[in-house]
Amino acid sequence: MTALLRAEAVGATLGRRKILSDVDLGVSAGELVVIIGANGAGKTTLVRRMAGLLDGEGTVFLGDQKAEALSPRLRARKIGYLPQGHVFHWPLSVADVVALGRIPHGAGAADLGMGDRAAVLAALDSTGTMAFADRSVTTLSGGERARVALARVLAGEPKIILADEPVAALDARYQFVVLDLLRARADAGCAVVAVLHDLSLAARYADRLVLMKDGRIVAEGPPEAVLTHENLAATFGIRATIETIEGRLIVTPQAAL
Ligand SMILES: Nc1ncnc2c1ncn2[C@@H]1O[C@H](COP(=O)(O)OP(=O)(O)OP(=O)(O)O)[C@@H](O)[C@H]1O
Repeated sequence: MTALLRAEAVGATLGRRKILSDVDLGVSAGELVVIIGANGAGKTTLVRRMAGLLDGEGTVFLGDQKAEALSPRLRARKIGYLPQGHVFHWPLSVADVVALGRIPHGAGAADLGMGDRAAVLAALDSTGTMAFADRSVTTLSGGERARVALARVLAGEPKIILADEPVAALDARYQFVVLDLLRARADAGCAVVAVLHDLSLAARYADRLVLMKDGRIVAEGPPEAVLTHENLAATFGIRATIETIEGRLIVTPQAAL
């Protein structure tokens, strides 16, 4: 199957440091790929390179087309990018912020068509943000804001979703809600990439895990093949218990090595 999004031998240099080297990664329709790795491993840099926000070596393909050959608007329609720790600078209402997700489809905040409105309402509903749709986004808590940022991405109805630490600010329940949502997008035919730090959640939701270290992919595959004692020691520098409880792989970090 052709990957909806594919990075071929991509690299990136930031501040004269080589941050990403020779990464190949493809994500197909229906797949939820989770990227894991220690702080500074290059996860965000890879996601930004795949989103077309960073230049560098190699090529990013959207289907069989080079991403760089597409207009920014078309790319924004295809790829929904949720940045890490998104900050809102303007006191817009939540509904207006989410409506910004329709801009790649040609909508302005004041002239949403029926399809735009339906997409905005669905995004508010699925992220549990409808209750504060009229409030200024700057008055929300960190977790509430994180869900609004995701709602804006979902409102764009992208076929490809790149979510950088989508559950970092969320309580335990909303971590499940948001990951269930991303899982459902994948099941509906989207290609989804998420960066996660919680290894048990990564194992639970990923079709495929991608483990990064020093700007490279060092392991990739089903969670049970990637989350081994050796890999956790070599990449995170931790000792952990790895067990299966109620059919799920649970990784409990025990100590720094
Ligand atoms: N603009 C920059 N200039 C120099 N170095 C940078 C720049 N941006 C990022 N880096 C470095 O690149 C490396 C990878 O950063 P990146 O944000 O991709 O890591 P990450 O795996 O997402 O980490 P984290 O888990 O902490 O979010 C880090 O060592 C970081 O300090």
